[in-house]
Parts: sequence; C-alpha cells; structure tokens
Amino acid sequence: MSEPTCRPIAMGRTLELCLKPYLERTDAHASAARAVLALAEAAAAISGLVALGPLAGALGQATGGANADGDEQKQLDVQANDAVLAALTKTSTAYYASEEEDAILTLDPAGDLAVAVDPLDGSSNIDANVSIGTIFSILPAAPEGASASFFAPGRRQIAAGYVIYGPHTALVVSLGDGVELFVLDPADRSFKQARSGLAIPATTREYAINASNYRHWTAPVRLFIDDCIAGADGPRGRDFNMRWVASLVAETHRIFSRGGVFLYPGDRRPGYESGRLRLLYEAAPIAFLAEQAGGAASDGLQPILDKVPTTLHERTPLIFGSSEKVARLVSYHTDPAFERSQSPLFDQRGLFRA
Ligand SMILES: O=P(O)(O)OC[C@H]1O[C@](O)(COP(=O)(O)O)[C@@H](O)[C@@H]1O
Ligand SMILES: [Mg+2]
Ligand SMILES: [Mg+2]
Repeated sequence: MSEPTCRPIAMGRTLELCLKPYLERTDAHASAARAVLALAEAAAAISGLVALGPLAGALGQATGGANADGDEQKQLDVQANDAVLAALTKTSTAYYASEEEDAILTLDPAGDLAVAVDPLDGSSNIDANVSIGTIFSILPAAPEGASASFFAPGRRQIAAGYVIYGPHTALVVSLGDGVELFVLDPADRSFKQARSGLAIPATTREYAINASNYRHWTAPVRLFIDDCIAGADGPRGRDFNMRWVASLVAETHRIFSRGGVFLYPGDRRPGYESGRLRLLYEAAPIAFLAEQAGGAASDGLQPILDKVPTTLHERTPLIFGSSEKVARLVSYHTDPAFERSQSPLFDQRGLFRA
C-alpha cells in the first residue's frame, strides 16, 4: 500500500501559527479559523478527561437521558458538549447544532458562523479505552436564519475537521485548501503541525463495515462485501482486509493514514433505512475532509456534499475513502446492469470485477 503523500512542512508549528493566513483575512474564513482554535481548546480539555479515564469519573456511564436521535447519552457525551459549547460562545458563532442538543441554539445573533458538532463520537468505546473523538462542521451563517444555515449542501462548509483521542490526540482539519494534521503536545497542551497535504490513496485493499448487520444489507452492499471476502478466490482475484472500530473518527484516521473504504449503509433494520450516521455533523464534515484529501464520499447514489439536510439529526448512508472503491460501490448501486447480477447467472457478472 502506498504511503500518503505529504507536502514538506516546518514540523511543529503551532495551530495558531498555521492558521495565521486565515486569521488575517477579513471574511468568514477568519471567523472559521478562530472557531477552529476554540474547538481545539475544548478538545484539549476533553483529551485531558479521556486520558484520566475512570479517574475522571464514570465517563461512559449513562446519564439516564437520551439525545434527539434516541441514543442513550453518556456522561462524556454531555461533558464534551458542554466544553464545545462554552468554547464556541467566545467566537462569532451565530448558531450551534449538536448531536446532544434537540434544537439549534443561537449563541451570537450577530455572528457569521453556523457550527455543527458531534461532541463525542464513538460513545460505545468510552469505557473500552478505544479511540473516540469530536467531529465539527463550520458553515456560514445564512441571512435567512438558523435553519437555512444548516439546511444547506455540505459543499458550503468553510471548514471541517475532527479530533481523535487515541494513543495521541490529533486534530485533522481543512479550511478548503487541503488537509492538515496536528498533534496535541501534552507538555504545553497545544496542537502542533505534524503533516500537511494529507492524501487518501486512490485504491485500497482494506474495508470497514459492521459485518454483524450482513443479513440486513441491501444487495449492492452484500455483493461488494461478498467479493471482498471471497478475496483471491473470488471475482476480484485478490485478498482484502477488514477493520471495524465502531468509532467513525478512528476509521477515518486510519483511512487518512493508509487508505481504505468505510461503509455504514442503510439496511433493513427498523430505523436504519438510512444507516446510523448523521448527515450534518458526521457525514458532511468527513466528506469535506475526504474530498479535500483526494478521496470521495457518497451515500451510494450521490456525493454526500451535494445532500441538503431537511432535519437536524437526519441520517444518511455513508461510503467514503479511496476514490476508486467509492466509485465502484456507487456503480454497484446505480448501474442497471447490477440487476442482472441478481439472476441465477450471478457468477457470470463481469462488470463489477476488478
Ligand atoms: O455500533 P455500530 O452500529 O457499529 O455503529 C458505530 C458507529 O456509530 C457511531 O459510534 C455513532 O457516533 P456516536 O457515538 O457519536 O453516536 C460511529 O462513530 C460509528 O461509526
Ligand atoms: Mg458520532
Ligand atoms: Mg456522538
């Protein structure tokens, strides 16, 4: 597998220094850069809690409440949301949308940004000491108000990123000119640049999906995974590897490190017709980063960044990563010839073979 290509960088420059060209602008990019700094500050605080684990309290314990999507809220979900909200209050964020808030909050009515956040991604992994994260999407505040700001195509994002709380804490961010990687230096709790111009290799032999849902999948997804599992003995004629962490940030970080394709498709379980991931604060920011890194993101039929949410916590099927694999999966979903592959002459399909 080829190494991601990176532009040479001056190692260790602080996040603030790297954002300077944006901070000096006079448009919404300057506000977005300030919001990224604020989010990084919140992330450093969350990282401190995560590092303490059980010493910081029962972080993975249910609060007894549920978020608007019906997920049980964990202590850390709530604490992370509080930290992010407090940090954004000091920026020119007009509107705040969060997985952990039922409705949009208005912070600074004169602000020029709308920020959507998954404060704690991968909540089921909190107690397991497995990587978890924070995902954010920064949009311009629309003159029409809060709903119009968020119910817009993901392509309108000014910036997007995520923080992964893993063996080290890393921030991966884009303000629309490539993807940068920063690592939290525990010595001074500041994020320092580690890589620039992250690129997702165009092809891969690694896929990520929760295979326990196999029986619920639709035919195109089954076909793709069947072919991967058949490996060298199947129509693809080569072996594939599988990973599933159950933290979107961790899968994303791996894909940025060495390529891969991630799938959380819609399936036949009640409530999972559009999968599990939320368009506004999970799929859209990850899609923005993926495209910025030369990868792709689709719901199987259309690019994620072309989709317009109509509700705050709307779900979407998500396929993203190496562009060739995403294109292949889209063709499985959209090519009429696929229908033929459902016939008893199934093994004669040649169209989808590598
Ligand atoms: O448990 P499942 O169905 O495999 O779902 C795992 C997915 O759910 C998520 O945990 C959803 O995010 P939250 O933890 O923010 O609700 C993703 O990070 C992950 O990809
Ligand atoms: Mg999440
Ligand atoms: Mg979450």
